[in-house]
Amino acid sequence: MSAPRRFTGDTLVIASHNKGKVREIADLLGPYVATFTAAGELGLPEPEETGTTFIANAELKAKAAAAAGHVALADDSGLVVPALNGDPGIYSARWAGPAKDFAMAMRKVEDGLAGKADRSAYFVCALSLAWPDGHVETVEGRCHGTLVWPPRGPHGFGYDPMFLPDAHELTFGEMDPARKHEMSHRADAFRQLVERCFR
Ligand SMILES: O=P(O)(O)OP(=O)(O)OP(=O)(O)OC[C@H]1O[C@@H](n2cnc3c(O)ncnc32)[C@H](O)[C@@H]1O
Ligand SMILES: [Mg+2]
Repeated sequence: MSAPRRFTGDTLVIASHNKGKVREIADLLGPYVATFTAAGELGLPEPEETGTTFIANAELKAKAAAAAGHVALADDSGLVVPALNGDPGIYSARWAGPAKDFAMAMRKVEDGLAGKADRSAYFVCALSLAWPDGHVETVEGRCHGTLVWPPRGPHGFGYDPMFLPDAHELTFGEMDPARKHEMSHRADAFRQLVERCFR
């Protein structure tokens, strides 16, 4: 296996159009990168997510943004529910529809769980760092928990209000962002990426 490539520039493009994610990525990488620009601010389009895995979609989004000339970081993430055969999984954003209605998406998850004993779930986050020459470095992080109903808490984004991480009493929606960053799937992936590319 070849040695990982390190990030040596000072500007990083965050190849995401999700404000919640962009905020979390900037928090998590803040100590290592001088300047961030979000793909939306550069007018980069949102590529179609045609991959069948989190990793494939993270790589496709990072490569599409890096082709514009700067090192780019993409995140493909989602909520995997074993009792729903892994749904919504890579379709987590699509379950909320064009209006990004996560109250509706969470209800759809809850409806699917009706009568099922297994309420376990985990979040996955694949992070891919791509260079304009096509090189990519990719990692994947996870966070395990259970799903609660009704959803609780004003913080975070997406499915956070119904996700209770293992061994905790507050949902991601109830936790301060700093607490979520101690245990989230995104934090797990970032620990690996920082080790590979940013230290
Ligand atoms: O593709 P980009 O532009 O980055 O933005 P997106 O929102 O479409 O992102 P994804 O395709 O990766 O879809 C992931 C969805 O999974 C959900 N998700 C991911 N991480 C989450 C987290 O930390 N908390 C709650 N929901 C999360 C959230 O609803 C996201 O919209
Ligand atoms: Mg997306």
